[in-house]
Amino acid sequence: MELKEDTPIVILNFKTYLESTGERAVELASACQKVADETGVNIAVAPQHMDLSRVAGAVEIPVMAQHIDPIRAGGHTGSVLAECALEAGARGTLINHSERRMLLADVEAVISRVRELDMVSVVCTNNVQTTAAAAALEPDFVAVEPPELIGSGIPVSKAEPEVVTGSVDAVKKINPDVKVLCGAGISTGDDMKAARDLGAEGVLLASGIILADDPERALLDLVSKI
Ligand SMILES: O=C(CO)COP(=O)(O)O
Repeated sequence: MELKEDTPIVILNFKTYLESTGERAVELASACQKVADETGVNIAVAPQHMDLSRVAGAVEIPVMAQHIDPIRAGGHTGSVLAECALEAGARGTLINHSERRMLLADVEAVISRVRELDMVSVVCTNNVQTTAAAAALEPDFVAVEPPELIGSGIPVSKAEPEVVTGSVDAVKKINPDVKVLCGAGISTGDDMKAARDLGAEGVLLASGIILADDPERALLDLVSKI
């Protein structure tokens, strides 16, 4: 996944909102492309599996899967195979999102699988302890998101800054090559700036942009103070 060095990272998780489904997923991804082109900020999008190839065909910015299963090719009906996600245009994947929790062994297996395919791994965690555990598995990114703040509009960077700073410190001690993102309730430029000031390299977010009256304007505001 091509990301500009020393440049903040925004990953927009489309989740399963109607506002980010089907053709609206393509429109939203195109708006993200426009903001990335105008500002130079690294913006990646994570559409639903069924929308992944149509989104990847419409934009240049990195497209990620929301989940990949710990499997190899074969008889795994209904599962998501890493090779399929790659061929659909995914350059990475979220792993262990709080809305798609996994066993630790499966998290490790998916990190290995996507690394084999030169795809980027973003392991989602819920606190400092799980962030430390995830860092030991050597993903490319960890994204710490306290579940109680997800979808709340109350930004983690203001409501629980110690979760962000504690995660940054823990990862630095365990594996400084792992980059730290934070998420949950993030929606404004102040939230993003606060996250960066706490040591995060960027943010993982959803509703603050997807459910905004004008998602493109909301995204421009999000990156306006970095
Ligand atoms: O779960 C999240 C991103 O993956 C955070 O969701 P919100 O931005 O809606 O709080």
